Amino acid sequence: MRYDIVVIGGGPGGYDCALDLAAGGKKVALVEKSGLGGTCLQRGCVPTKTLLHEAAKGIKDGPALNSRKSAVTAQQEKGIAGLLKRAKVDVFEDQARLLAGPQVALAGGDTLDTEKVILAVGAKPRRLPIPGADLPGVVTSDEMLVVDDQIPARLVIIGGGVIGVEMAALYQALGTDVTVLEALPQLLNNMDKEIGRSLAAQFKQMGIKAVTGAGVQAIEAADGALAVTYEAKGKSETIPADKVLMAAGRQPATDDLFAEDYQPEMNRGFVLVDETYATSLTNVYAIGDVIGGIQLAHKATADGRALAARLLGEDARPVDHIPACVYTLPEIATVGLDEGQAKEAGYDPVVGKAVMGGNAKTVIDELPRSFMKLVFNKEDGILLGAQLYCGRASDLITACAFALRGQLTAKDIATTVLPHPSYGEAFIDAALAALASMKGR
Ligand SMILES: Cc1cc2nc3c(=O)[nH]c(=O)nc-3n(C[C@H](O)[C@H](O)[C@H](O)COP(=O)(O)OP(=O)(O)OC[C@H]3O[C@@H](n4cnc5c(N)ncnc54)[C@H](O)[C@@H]3O)c2cc1C
Ligand SMILES: NC(=O)c1ccc[n+]([C@@H]2O[C@H](COP(=O)([O-])OP(=O)(O)OC[C@H]3O[C@@H](n4cnc5c(N)ncnc54)[C@H](O)[C@@H]3O)[C@@H](O)[C@H]2O)c1
Repeated sequence: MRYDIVVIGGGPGGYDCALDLAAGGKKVALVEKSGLGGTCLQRGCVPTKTLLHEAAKGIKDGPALNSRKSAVTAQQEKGIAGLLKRAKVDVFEDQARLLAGPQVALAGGDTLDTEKVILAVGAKPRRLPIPGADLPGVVTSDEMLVVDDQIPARLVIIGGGVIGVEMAALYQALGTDVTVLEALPQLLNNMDKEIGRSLAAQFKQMGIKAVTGAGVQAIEAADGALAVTYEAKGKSETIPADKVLMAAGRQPATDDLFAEDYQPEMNRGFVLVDETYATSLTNVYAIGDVIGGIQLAHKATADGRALAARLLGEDARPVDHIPACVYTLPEIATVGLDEGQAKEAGYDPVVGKAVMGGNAKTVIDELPRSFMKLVFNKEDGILLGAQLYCGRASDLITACAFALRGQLTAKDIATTVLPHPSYGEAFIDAALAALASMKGR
């Protein structure tokens, strides 16, 4: 059998791309070595959010948590397998290697003959090269998403990025004493600074200790547990832990993927692509986490769909305005530019902020301090971005993504009728605040 296209990797990038290509009449094979749905479904988005949901209900029983998580994953995986089957995509549960041609060798022995190959192999946790990183009990998010029968009493998390803060929230809810050590000056350092500060204050109230500007020096085995030494503000501290979670970023999953004499150009293992997702190898493309940049499931999906459209000879929209969400309480969600980014991009930004202490839904739901910020371009009043720190932020950001795409202005948003009581009403307050400061200038 000769395929038009072989997709390596069955995560959100790979399977959505395969489905669109098959719907467009291509003969497609997909090779996946460890579970359809990829990191997102097996070891990422879905398990994390399932455990957060269960923990919020007060469930603290390891086996019960794991069993609910497995049930959700299995249900979703079955759905993906069904979609691929109906689309007549041939799925190989195997490890693939790219050979010159291109061709795709399976670890099981077969070689798939194909015209084009799409690399959608994703990323894997990065282990920091610090002394003690290999000790038992020093784990990554992969292991941390399997809740132990005996939930750890003390957890130290290295890295206060998205994985670090979601895991901190999860294990705090399970009753663990959590410390987050972040090297940079703020939690979620690449987001709007007020979000990081607000989350740190919220963590403090919840009893989660977050140390920023912390340089982790070593992990040692001590008294049947672990001890983590770090330096912050010129002082060295050592804290005990039953588990240490490395959450300091992810690296491309390209080990053993390429034949020695047939590799695309890469940067630190991330496969380099042009604006059409083409690699430096003829007829080899790459999408999703393995190409670096934003590592999110919906961005991988958007890459996959855009590439499929191009390969089918259709128009593909640029993949832009990518929302990012963090599932803490309250939730965090951003899309487009924040004030600093807008200035850097050459705009004259006006920020409309709504503090939601008076928002009825926020009060009814007993949520902690919440706010939303909308960033507009002063010249034409068009929305440039949104930063939400409030209830249901991960759903509300959808409205902002549409507004960005539709180039809505502050006036459009301020004069839209929105339901009461709802978190979304605060969009009107934020837009009115922006209009007032535009007039005041
Ligand atoms: C703990 C955690 C939580 C996350 N939460 C979110 C979230 O809430 N929202 C969000 O948008 N993103 C989240 N992410 C990120 C998200 O999971 C990734 O951005 C997304 O899965 C990337 O999709 P992908 O298709 O590029 O790669 P992946 O999903 O990583 O899929 C790649 C697949 O390729 C397979 N593969 C690799 N090499 C080979 C090979 N040689 N042969 C065969 N198969 C191979 C792998 O087994 C894997 O299944 C989270 C990640 C983690 C780790
Ligand atoms: N809700 C979501 O959408 C979600 C959830 C989890 C993961 N993800 C994705 O997974 C990817 C990986 O997540 P992540 O949190 O591992 O990466 P990240 O890049 O978001 O955060 C890693 C953090 O570790 C810190 N760090 C690095 N080295 C350190 C050191 N030596 N000591 C202390 N801190 C150190 C970094 O400064 C950074 O803040 C992210 O890009 C994210 O897009 C998304």
